[in-house]
Amino acid sequence: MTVEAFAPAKINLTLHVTGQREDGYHLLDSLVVFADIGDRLRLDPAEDISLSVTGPRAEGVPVDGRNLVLKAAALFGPGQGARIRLDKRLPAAAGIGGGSSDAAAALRGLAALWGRDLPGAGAVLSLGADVPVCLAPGPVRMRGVGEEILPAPALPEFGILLVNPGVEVPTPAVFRGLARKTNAPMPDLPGWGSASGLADWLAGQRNDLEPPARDEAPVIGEVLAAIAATPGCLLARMSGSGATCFGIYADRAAAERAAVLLHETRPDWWAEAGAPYSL
Ligand SMILES: C[C@](O)(CO)[C@H](O)COP(=O)(O)OP(=O)(O)OC[C@H]1O[C@@H](n2ccc(N)nc2=O)[C@H](O)[C@@H]1O
Ligand SMILES: Nc1ncnc2c1ncn2[C@@H]1O[C@H](COP(=O)(O)OP(=O)(O)OP(=O)(O)O)[C@@H](O)[C@H]1O
Repeated sequence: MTVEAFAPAKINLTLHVTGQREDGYHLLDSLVVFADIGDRLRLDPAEDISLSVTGPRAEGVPVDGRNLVLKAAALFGPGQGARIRLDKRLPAAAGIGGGSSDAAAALRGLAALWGRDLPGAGAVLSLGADVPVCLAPGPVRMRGVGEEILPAPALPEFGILLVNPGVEVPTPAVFRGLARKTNAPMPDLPGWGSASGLADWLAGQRNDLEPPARDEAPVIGEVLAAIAATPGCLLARMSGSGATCFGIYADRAAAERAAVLLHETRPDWWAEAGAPYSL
């Protein structure tokens, strides 16, 4: 039996940093969605656990115990094996939770392959602050350090463009660069009737990590300007701790046209178009 698991890109449509815990982790208030752009895992029964990584973004991704997929497998304890193949399509250290989504997909896939329950919430969070939200991909409001997952209103249809300039931005450095750790949370989420209504509302919200990420990687400003200049772009923002930025469009077709344009003007950047994804 082969189990397949999709690891979609995580997008922080908003990311408000509202405080800092004593252990240094930051408190967040974030509207999170997922895109149907992502990595793919294939899991087959085997004696031992093994991992191979292929695909267009495989270069530089660790294949040893540092890989979050193997850390996820270790949470189930010894005794069962699996041959895991990861088709890596998302850029790493990019603010779209690539490794976290892989870890969550591995947890789902291995639980299905082995007929086991998922590990407990504390163990899942120990893999990374973004792993809990990636376990059940869909639109949610994420709070705490990432462990509090609250329902979000239904989203309208919209298209998403993801653009990464090829600069890895380490998350800890971006959090360290925050000028203020305590900022206002999001207001109550209103519900949105259209893509432009959603984009207008998002325009009044923030990604508090954008200024320190731009200090680390000034090219983020260029990425945002390039996305905003594409026809039909309703909003351009950065996701997570960067450097990936996203554009919101009325539908997938408009996002795809923008991706074609960016491939022409910035062939050195990674640009993919898609639409919201829910498991
Ligand atoms: C910025 C986000 O992408 C927003 O979704 C996530 O909070 C980051 O999640 P992640 O990459 O899974 O984060 P982790 O691997 O747990 O932590 C990496 C580092 O980011 C910082 N970190 C992360 C999450 C958080 N709520 N506060 C933090 O201060 C810490 O310095 C930590 O050492
Ligand atoms: N499966 C994986 N895919 C990509 N990177 C991985 C993986 N497992 C471990 N890593 C390591 O994790 C680092 C961070 O990559 P990842 O894509 O998870 O982070 P991120 O973009 O910081 O995510 P976030 O959106 O949570 O901030 C990489 O530099 C890489 O060395």
